[in-house]
This record gives sequence, structure tokens and C-alpha cells, in this order.
Amino acid sequence: MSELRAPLVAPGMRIGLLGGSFNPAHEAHRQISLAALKRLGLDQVWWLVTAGNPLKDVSILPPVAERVRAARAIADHPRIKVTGFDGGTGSPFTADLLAAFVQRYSGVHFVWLMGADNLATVHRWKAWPEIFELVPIAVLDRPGYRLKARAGKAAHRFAGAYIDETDALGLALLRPPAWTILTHRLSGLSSTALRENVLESD
Ligand SMILES: Nc1ncnc2c1ncn2[C@@H]1O[C@H](COP(=O)(O)OP(=O)(O)OP(=O)(O)O)[C@@H](O)[C@H]1O
Ligand SMILES: O=C(O)c1ccc[n+]([C@@H]2O[C@H](COP(=O)([O-])O)[C@@H](O)[C@H]2O)c1
Repeated sequence: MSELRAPLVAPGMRIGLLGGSFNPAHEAHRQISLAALKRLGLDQVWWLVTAGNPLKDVSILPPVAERVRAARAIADHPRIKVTGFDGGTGSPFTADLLAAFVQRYSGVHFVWLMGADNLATVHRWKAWPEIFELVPIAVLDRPGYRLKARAGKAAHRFAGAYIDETDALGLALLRPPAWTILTHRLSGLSSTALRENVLESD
């Protein structure tokens, strides 16, 4: 499949969307995707490789196609699809991407997936409350971020829409806003650490 093509999908499917820089992809991305597939009863998880996180230095980012190819080798699972497809928006902003996906794939049940580090800072993203209003959200716990995520602006603003993880199996079918935090086998892996190791061993 081409690096920028949309994966195939049918109405009624439950799809988790894991947006990321994937610079590079690593085993924790796979692990949280498998946890989401199981705990949320998803049919697939799509890794959406971003052209550039608007809050990060993108000057060091390899091209999307290169990151997609490397991520596919890590994902290595029939229900994890990796693509640089951005919904045809040409935008780096998640709110734009999700609005396009929801419109384009009517009848598909999307869930936005992100690590707890991103819940802690999501209030700095463009039009962030719209993201909570567009699709249900599952936050995957990450070492060092659980408390920061729970104490963050987004968790407070949408406290009334919080779903206990014991009810997460139905999350994809809930009308947003609805979100949960999934505890799972934690991994301290990060792309930053991998990049630094490569640099150190150069
Ligand atoms: N170890 C992890 N545990 C939980 N979530 C993770 C973990 N690693 C990455 N994620 C989540 O996966 C998504 C994509 O992450 P990303 O590609 O930025 O990797 P990263 O390791 O966080 O990268 P970097 O170190 O460059 O910030 C984000 O939502 C991030 O929170
Ligand atoms: O929309 C925004 O303003 C925004 C700001 C920061 C990050 N994001 C998205 O969050 C996802 C995770 O990014 P990253 O770099 O932590 O992997 C990825 O899809 C980014 O495009 C989106």
C-alpha cells in the first residue's frame, strides 16, 4: 500500500487513530495499539504518521514516507495499519484531520488514541475542545505522566465526560465527549531515547 493512501474501511467498524511523529516508531507504539484493540474492542488501529507535530521542531523529521515504511516494519500486525494519510486536509492539526475523517467515513466509529503525555498538553493544540467533541478519546498511560495528565486542563474541563476504564469496551460507540484512561503494561520507551542512543553510538 502506498504510504499516503487511506486504509480500507467499512461502515460500523471501530477504528482507533494513533497520531504521531513516529520518529522512529517503537515497540511501545505497538504495545499501546494492541492494548487499545483489546480493551476498546476495536477492529483496527491506524497509525497516522504526521507530516509534522505543530508543537515540535520538525527540521529534524525524516520524510513521512520513510517514517511510514519504518513504522510498518515495527507494527507487523494485520489489524494495525500505518499511513501518512491526512484526510486530504494538508493540515498538521488534529482537529482538522478528525473533522475530515468523521465527514469522509460516515458510519465508522473512530476513537482518538494518545499517550498520557499528550493529554497533559492537549490544551495547547489548535481548537482542542473540538477534538473532544468530535470523537471519543482513549488515553494510554505512560510512565511519569499519569498524574500530570489527570491534573491537566483537559481532564478538568471534560471531567464530566470521563468513563471508567472498566466500561472502555463500549467507548467507540459513545457519543462524544467521552474519554477514558487505560492502565496497561507500561513501557518507558520513547523515540527521543532511541534517537539519542543512535546519536551516541554514531
Ligand atoms: N511509551 C509510551 N507509552 C504510552 N504512550 C506512548 C509511548 N510512546 C509513545 N506513546 C504515544 O504514542 C503517540 C505517538 O508518539 P510519538 O511518535 O511522539 O513517540 P514518542 O516516543 O512520544 O516520541 P518523542 O520521544 O519524539 O516525543 C503519542 O500519543 C504518544 O503519547
Ligand atoms: O493539532 C494540534 O495543534 C497538535 C499539536 C501537537 C500534536 N498534535 C498531534 O498529536 C499527535 C502526537 O504527536 P507526537 O509528536 O507526540 O507523536 C500527532 O498526531 C500530532 O500531529 C496535534
